[in-house]
Amino acid sequence: MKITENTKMKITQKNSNQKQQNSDDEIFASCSFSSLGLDSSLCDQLKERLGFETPTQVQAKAIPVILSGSHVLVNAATGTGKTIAYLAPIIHHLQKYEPRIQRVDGTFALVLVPTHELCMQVYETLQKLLHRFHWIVPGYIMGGESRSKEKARLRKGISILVATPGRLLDHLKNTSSFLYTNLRWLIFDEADRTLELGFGKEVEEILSIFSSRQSRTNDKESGNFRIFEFERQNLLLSATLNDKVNHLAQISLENPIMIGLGEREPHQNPSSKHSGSVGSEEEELEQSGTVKDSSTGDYNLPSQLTQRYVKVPCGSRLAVLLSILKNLFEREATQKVVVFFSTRDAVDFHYKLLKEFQWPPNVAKETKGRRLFMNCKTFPLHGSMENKERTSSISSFKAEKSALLLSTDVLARGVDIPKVSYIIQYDPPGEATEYVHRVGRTARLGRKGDALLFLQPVEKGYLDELEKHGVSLTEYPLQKVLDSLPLYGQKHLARKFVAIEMHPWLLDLQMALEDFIYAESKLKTMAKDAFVSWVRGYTTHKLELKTIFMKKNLHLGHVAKSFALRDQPSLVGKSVHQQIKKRMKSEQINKKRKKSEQQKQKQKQTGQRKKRKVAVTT
Ligand SMILES: Nc1ncnc2c1ncn2[C@@H]1O[C@H](COP(=O)(O)OP(=O)(O)OP(=O)(O)O)[C@@H](O)[C@H]1O
Repeated sequence: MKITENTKMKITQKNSNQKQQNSDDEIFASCSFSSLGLDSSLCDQLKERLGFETPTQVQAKAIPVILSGSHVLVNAATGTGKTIAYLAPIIHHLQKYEPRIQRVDGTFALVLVPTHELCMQVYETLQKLLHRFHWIVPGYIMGGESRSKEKARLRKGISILVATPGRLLDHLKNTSSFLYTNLRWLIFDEADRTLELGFGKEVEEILSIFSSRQSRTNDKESGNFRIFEFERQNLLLSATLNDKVNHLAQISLENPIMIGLGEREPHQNPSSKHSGSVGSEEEELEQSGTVKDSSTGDYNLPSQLTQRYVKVPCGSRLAVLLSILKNLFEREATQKVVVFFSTRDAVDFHYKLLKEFQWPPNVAKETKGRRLFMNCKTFPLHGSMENKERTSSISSFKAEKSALLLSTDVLARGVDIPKVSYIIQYDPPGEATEYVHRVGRTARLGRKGDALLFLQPVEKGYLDELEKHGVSLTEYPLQKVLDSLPLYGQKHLARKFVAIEMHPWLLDLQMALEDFIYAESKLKTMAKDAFVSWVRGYTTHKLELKTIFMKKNLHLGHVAKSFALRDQPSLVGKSVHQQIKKRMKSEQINKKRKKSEQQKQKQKQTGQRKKRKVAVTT
C-alpha cells in the first residue's frame, strides 16, 4: 500500500500525541489535589490562579506526607513540581488556624533558597497561591536588596518568608523586630546548591538559632503576638544528592521520610531509626537510612530529554557555537535557547558580540544586504548584574516566544522558565551534578527538550564521568549542520574528510569574527578579559576532574582564537590592570596634593617675608 504524505503526517501526529500521552502519564498522577487531603479552597486556587488541575507524581507522593507533619527529604527530577509539593501543605495548615494568623504573629514558614532568581520565583508562586488567603503574607529577603526596606517589612510581619542564607543570617543577628518564635516550617530548596555556594556555615548557624526557638526578650516585651503550639517540621528538596546534602539531612531532619528514593538502595544509618521512603509503586514506608551518595548513584533526568555532545577543537569553539545557534534559530521560528558559560566576563563578551556582529563580511557596512549574524532577541544573566537587571533579563526572556539567554550558573538551579527548548553547555560544568541541573532547565514537566554539551577532544573523558552516573550522550551531527550553512549566500560542498576546523564555513566565520573584534576596541578588551578569566576558571575544576580539564593540555593560542583573538593576550587580568590603574591614580592625586601643599607653604612663607619687610620699613 502506498502511504500518501497526508497519511504520513497523520501517523507522525498520532505517534507524537502518543509520546506526549506517555510522558504525561510519567509526570502526572491519576488523582486530584483534593484527594491528597488539601483544603478545597486551596485546590480551587491551584486551578484558578495557576491552572493546575492534576498533581504531578512527586506532588501526589509528597503532599500527604508533608501534611502529616513528618520531616521529609524529596529527591525528584528537575521540573517535576517540587515547589508546590511543599508550599501547598504549608498554606493548607496556615489558612486553617483559628483565630486567623496575623502579621504581628511573625514568620511561620521559611524557605531557604540559594539564589536571587529562585527567591523571586518562589515568592511569585506564593503570591498567586495566597491570593484568596490575604491574611497570610508572603515576603522575601535577599542579598543586593535594601536592608532598611527589608527591616521595615520584617517589622510589619511576614508569614511565609523566602530568603537567601547570608541575608537571612544578617537579619537574624541585626533586626530585633524580626519575629520567628512561631516558626513551624523550615524548607531547604535546592539545598545542594546553597551548600556548594559556600553557605554551609551560615546554614548551620541558622539551624542552631532556630533549633533553640527561644523568643527574644524584646519580642516578649512587645507582648502583642500569640504563641502557637506545634511541632517543627523541616523539609529538604533536591534533584541531586551528594555528601553535603547528606550531612545537612542528618543535622536538620529528624526521622525523615524519603520521597523519590524508593527505587534505590539507601546507605544504612543506624542512628536514623525511623526514617522511611515513599517512591515505590506501592508507596510503602520502608525502613531506611540516609541518602545515597551521588558519586555512585544514578541521576534523575527527565526521560524525554535528548542529550548530545559535540567535540570541537578549541580554536573553533566560538565559530561552532555561532553556527549551531544560527542553525537552531533559522530552522525553527520559535526557539528558546540557554547557553551556559563558566564566567561573567564570558557572558558579557558573547552578549556584546552577538548583539553587534554583522554578516556577511564581504558586504560593506551600512549596506542593505548586511544584517546581524544572529537575528534573535538576546539577554545576559550573571551574578555581577544588579538585581533589577537580572530580574529584567529573566522576565524578558520568559515573555519572548523566541530568544537566547546567555548565562552563568546563576540560572542552573531551580529557575523555572517555561518552554526552554535547548540547553547548550558551551563551557562544561564542573561536576556531574551541575550538568543535571543545567539540563534541567529544559524538558520540564513532561515537555520535550534538547541538551548539547561542548567538549574539546582532550576533554572527552568527561563523557565517562557522566556515564558513571548513568548519563549517556550521543554525538551531535556537526559536519551536517556546517554543510547546511551557506557561504555568502551560496551553498558550498564540503568534503567529508576535512578536519572539522578546516571546514570552509568555519574558516570564513572565524576570520570575519577576528576582523570584527579588531575593528571594535571595546569588544577586543572584553575578549581579552574573558580570555583571562576563562583560563583562570579552567584551573579551578575539582580535583577529581583535574585529569580531564588540565591546563597543561590547553593551547593558549587556540583558547585566544575561541575569543576571536589573533594572539594570546597577557594572562595578567583585568583586576590586576584595574589595581595598577587605581594605584597610579592615587599616586597622581597624592603628587598633586603634595604639590599644592608645597605651593601653599611657599605662598605663606613669601607672604610672611613681605609682612616682615613692611614691618621693618615702617
Ligand atoms: N500540578 C501541576 N500541573 C501543571 N503544572 C505544574 C504542576 N506543578 C508544577 N507545575 C509547573 O511545572 C513547572 C516545574 O515546577 P517546579 O519549578 O516546582 O519544579 P522543580 O521540581 O522544583 O524543578 P527544579 O528541580 O528545576 O527546581 C513549573 O512551571 C510549575 O508551574
